[in-house]
Amino acid sequence: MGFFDRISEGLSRSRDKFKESMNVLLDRGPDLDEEFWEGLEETLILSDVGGAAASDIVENLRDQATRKALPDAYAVLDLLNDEIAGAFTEPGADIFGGDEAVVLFVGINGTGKTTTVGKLAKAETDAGRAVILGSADTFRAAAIEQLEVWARRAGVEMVTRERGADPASVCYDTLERAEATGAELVLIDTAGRLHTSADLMRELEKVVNVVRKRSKLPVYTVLVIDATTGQNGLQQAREFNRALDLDALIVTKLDGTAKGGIALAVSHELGLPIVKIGVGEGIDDLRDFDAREFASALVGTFDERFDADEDGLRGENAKEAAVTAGERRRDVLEGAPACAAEAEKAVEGSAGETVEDATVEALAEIEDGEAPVVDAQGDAEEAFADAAEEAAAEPDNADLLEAALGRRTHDTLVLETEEDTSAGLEAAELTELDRNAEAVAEAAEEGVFDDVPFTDDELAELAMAAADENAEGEPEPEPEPAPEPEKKSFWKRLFE
Ligand SMILES: Nc1nc2c(ncn2[C@@H]2O[C@H](COP(=O)(O)OP(=O)(O)OP(=O)(O)O)[C@@H](O)[C@H]2O)c(=O)[nH]1
Repeated sequence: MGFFDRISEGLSRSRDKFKESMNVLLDRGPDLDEEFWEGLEETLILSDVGGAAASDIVENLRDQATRKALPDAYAVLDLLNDEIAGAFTEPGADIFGGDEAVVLFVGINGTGKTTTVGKLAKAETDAGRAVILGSADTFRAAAIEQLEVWARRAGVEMVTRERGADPASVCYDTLERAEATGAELVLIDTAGRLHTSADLMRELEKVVNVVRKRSKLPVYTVLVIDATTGQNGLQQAREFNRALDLDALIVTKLDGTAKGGIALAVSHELGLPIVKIGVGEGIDDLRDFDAREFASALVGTFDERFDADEDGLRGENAKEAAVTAGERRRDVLEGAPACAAEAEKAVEGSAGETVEDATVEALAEIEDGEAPVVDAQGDAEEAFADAAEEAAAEPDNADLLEAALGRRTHDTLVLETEEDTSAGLEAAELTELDRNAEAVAEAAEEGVFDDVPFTDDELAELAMAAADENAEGEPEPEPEPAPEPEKKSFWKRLFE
C-alpha cells in the first residue's frame, strides 16, 4: 500500500471528524462572511491542528480570497489543502537521507521510541547503510530486550549496559563502538519520561549534552510523539524542545486516530519538521512524511468531499459544478456592469431608438454571443425566465410573482411578457403580469435596476441552481416557494 493509501486509511477518523464540522459550517451557505471565517478556524481547531496553525491558515486564506476575488466558500476550500500543507515546517537537514548521523530518540513513555528505532534500523540497513543501535533506556529492562529483538531482525549490532546503568555512559560506549566499526548511522533509544518531571528531564539533558560533545558526527535529537494523545502532545513537545532544543519530530500511531491534526500543531508551533511517521506496529509501518498527502488524508481532497453523494453528483463533476457555481456568480457580478455599458453604447449609437429598444437589442446581442459579456449573463437570464414560468403557472401566488418580477430588469420583462402572450396565458394571468410589469417599468425608469440588476444573494442562488442543474444533467425539480430548504439539501448532498 502506497504512502497516501496508508495514511489516508489511518486518518479516516480524523477526516470524518473534519468533514462533520465542515458540513455544519457550510449548512449556512457559501458566503465569505465573518461567520464563515470564524467557523473555519473553529473547525480546524476541532481537528487538533492547534490555535496557531488554524489562525495562520485562515489568515492566509482570507488574504488570498481578497487578492484573487474568490467568489465563495467553495473556492476557498479548494485552496485549503495547500494551505494546510504549507503550514508544516519545511524539512531542514535530511537526517535519514544518507549522510552520517547520530540520532537520539526522546519522548514520554510509550510513544513508540523503541519500535521506531527498530523499524528505522531495518529500513536503513536494507538501504545499504551501516547502522548501530544504542539502548540507553536502562530504566525499563523490557526496552533493552525489545530493542535486541529489533536489532536481530535488522541484523545490526546493539550496545547497552545492565538495567539501572547511567544512560549517558551507554551513549558514550555506543559512540565509541560506532567509530570502531565505521557505522554511518547511530540510533540511540532513550527511556520515556514525563515532560513534567524536572529530574528526569535534567537527566535527559545530560545524556543529550554528552552525545553532542562526544560525537564527531552530526547529532540530531528527535522527539517521538504519539498522535493519539492529541493536544497533550503539543505540551510535551514544548517542554522537550525547551530542555533539549529539538531538531525534528516523528509522529507515531497515525493509524486509526481521530487526532491526526496534532502533527501539524506541533510542527507549526515549534518550527520542527516531521521526518517520519508511524502508521502501524509492523516493521514496514514507518513512512517518509509528505505534507501535501498528509493534508489530503487529514481533511479530505476537494473532490473526495463530494464522493458520498447519493444522487450521482460525484468527484470531478461535483468539483466542476462547485467551481462553475463560484465562477458564474463572479462572472454574473462582473457581467452586470458590462451589460449596462453595452446598453448605453447601443443607445449612443442608435439615434431615434428608445432606451428600451436599445437595451433589448444589447441584451439580444449579449445572448447571441456578439457582445463581449460573459455567457453567465445568458445563463442567469434563463434562470430568470424559469422563475417567470413558475410565477405564471401560479398567478395567485403573489410571492412567486414578486420574486420573479423583482429579479428582472424592465427590458427582459418586456421580452418575457411577449413570450408569455404567445404561450397562451389566461387574460387574468397576463393582467397580473402586466400590473407587475408596470410597477417594474416604473422602478426601471427611476433607475432602480441600472447598476445592480440583481442582489448578491439572488445571483449566488441562481448560479448555484444553474450548477446543480448542470451537474445532475437534468432540470431542477419543481422549486419550492421558500428557497432555504433546497439550498440546505444541496450543501448536505455535497458534504455528506
Ligand atoms: N498502532 C501503532 N502502534 C505503535 C506505533 N508505534 C509504536 N506502537 C506501539 O506502541 C507501543 C509502545 O511502543 P514502544 O516502542 O515500546 O514505546 P517507547 O516509547 O519505547 O516506550 P517507553 O520505553 O516506555 O518510553 C507498542 O505496543 C508499539 O507496538 C504505530 O505507529 N502505530
